Amino acid sequence: MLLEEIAVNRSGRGRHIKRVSNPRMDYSDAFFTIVDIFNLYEGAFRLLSELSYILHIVRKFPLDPFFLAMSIMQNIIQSYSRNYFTPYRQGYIAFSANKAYRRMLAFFNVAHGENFEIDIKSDGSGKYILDEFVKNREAIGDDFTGDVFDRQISDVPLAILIGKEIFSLSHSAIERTISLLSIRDSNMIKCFEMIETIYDDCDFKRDTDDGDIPYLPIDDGPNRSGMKIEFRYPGTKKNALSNLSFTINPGQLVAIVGVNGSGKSSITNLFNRLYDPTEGEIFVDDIPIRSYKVDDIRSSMAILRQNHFIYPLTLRENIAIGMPGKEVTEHDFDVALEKGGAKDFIEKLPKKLDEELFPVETIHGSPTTEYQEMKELSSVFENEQSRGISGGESQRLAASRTFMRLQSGLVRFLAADEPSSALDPEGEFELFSRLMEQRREMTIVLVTHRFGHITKHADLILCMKDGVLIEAGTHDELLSKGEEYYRLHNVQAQAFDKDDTSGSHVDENSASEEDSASEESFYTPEEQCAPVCSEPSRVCEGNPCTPEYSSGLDVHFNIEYSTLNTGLFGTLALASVRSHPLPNIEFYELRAYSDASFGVGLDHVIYPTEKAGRVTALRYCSTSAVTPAIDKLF
Ligand SMILES: Nc1ncnc2c1ncn2[C@@H]1O[C@H](COP(=O)(O)OP(=O)(O)OP(=O)(O)O)[C@@H](O)[C@H]1O
Repeated sequence: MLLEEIAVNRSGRGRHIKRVSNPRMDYSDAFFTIVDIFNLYEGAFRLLSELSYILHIVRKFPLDPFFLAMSIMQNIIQSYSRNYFTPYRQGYIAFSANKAYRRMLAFFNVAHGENFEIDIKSDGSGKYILDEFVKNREAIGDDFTGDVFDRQISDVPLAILIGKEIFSLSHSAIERTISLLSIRDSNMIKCFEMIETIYDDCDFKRDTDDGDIPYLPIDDGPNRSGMKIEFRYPGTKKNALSNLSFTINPGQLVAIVGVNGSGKSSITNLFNRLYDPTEGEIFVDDIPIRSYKVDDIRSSMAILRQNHFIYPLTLRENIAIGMPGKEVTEHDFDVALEKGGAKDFIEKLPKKLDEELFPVETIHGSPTTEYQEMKELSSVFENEQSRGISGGESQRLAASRTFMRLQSGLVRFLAADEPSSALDPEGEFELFSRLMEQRREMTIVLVTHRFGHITKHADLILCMKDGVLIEAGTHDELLSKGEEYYRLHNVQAQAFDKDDTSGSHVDENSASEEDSASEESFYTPEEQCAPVCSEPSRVCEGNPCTPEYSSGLDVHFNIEYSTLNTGLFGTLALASVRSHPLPNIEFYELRAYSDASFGVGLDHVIYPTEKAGRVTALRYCSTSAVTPAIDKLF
């Protein structure tokens, strides 16, 4: 009779139902023996092929035997410490209270966060971010790494890398092969993705071709701009802007209007060379913009956008970064906060300007339930907790950063792309009034959906449709034409009018009268209150303020570890596939990245079952972990 039972397979890989006719004969044993033999052969085959590949590489590069030996030793130590070193074997929470480390991490995140790219380019804050990163890295003791491998890796990276590989192959090739198979679906894919990213970063080239004509002095007054261009976003087939031609005279106030997707923001993206036109030329003071030094051109402009992101720094620094690298006085802050409209809400925050809305998260840990009950951790959780602000407050913060920038004495051109979509009517009115006050000193371009206060005072209105400039002129001129601008204006006026008891159609001529009260009332209640999510990932989705402790170091570590070790084969393979010359810098980057994102620098470790402990784990984080990311932004 058949006996049915559930057994755990020998290698612990899972439960299997096995059917045996004789309890003494175990067919699953036979099956797993065959599997093991197969694995053995596969492991041996991998060992041979991988070894031959390594030897091939070794022959190509002269390797110092000392470093090779040291590399092998490091692997042995690493391998054993992983098994016996306490943090990897019990639940714990680790975090850093080290100011320099936290700032270093913040600037690392800023440099690598795609969200900040446009702001960094526009503000010209790349150098400041890099300098601050380096300063704080040095403050945590970068001058001595305490790790000969890190120290030498820039000189003989291949020795270390290949040493690691040789060791792991000779030490336990079959075991490694099996573990490789078991992580193939998850970690290996992540490893390759990370390696791709690293290579992409190493491949960086300056986004924008630089010119050689300086462009600085504000004494020359507001600038004259113009463009005669076609523009297509990279990787797209359709023109975002077609046959676009206009000139803005010095000191003019220009309003750009049009329906969604008509190309308004695309124009502002071209002004400071976030993109270059596909065809044609942009002129600044009658000289092609590409001839000027990019940094100078960007310094001479302030661009206030509808979407911006708050840096993981204090509010003080978030505003001061508008004038990067300059000494900022309390008076400068007062002016910026007052004009940007952020003063009142910042006053109400517990730490005022020293508040960090999105602090860097250094907390890592393995998922145990005990630590959740530990009182001493609550203040740590609280310190690293994000604090949301409203969309309107966020826009006020961005406006204050722009007004800080305007105090640099360099700005000759100001563009604002719907900077008030989340502001209340009063806030919007004040913001536009303050922006327009700058008119004497700089040329101003405002993108807006609102007809009235701005459009009526604009020297020039550009009305866009489907990427084409279909009308240009003043408010009165365009209304009297009775075409697209007239239509858009009327739609908005009617929306207001519907709520009016008269219910009558708005008279075009009366719309152009100096009746600011009715002009400023063109808001639906929804428009007045519509929040804007400036931090989609953190403010609007899910449970944004709860750091994900459960995705602790175990997972994190595995990925990083794999990148460094098992992933190195991927690196070599990828390198050969892509015909990379394998210069030192690439491997240097690999290690630097791993270190930087690994969370080294944690200076506290708390075990649920023991007292709070303190470890000194401040370690090396290479400058080049950030340099390529920043360089890409220039
Ligand atoms: N980064 C981008 N990559 C590719 N296409 C883009 C990109 N940004 C905008 N576009 C496309 O370019 C066109 C013009 O977009 P743009 O953002 O300039 O319009 P807009 O008038 O500012 O719209 P809105 O009023 O909604 O802000 C649209 O078709 C849009 O889909």
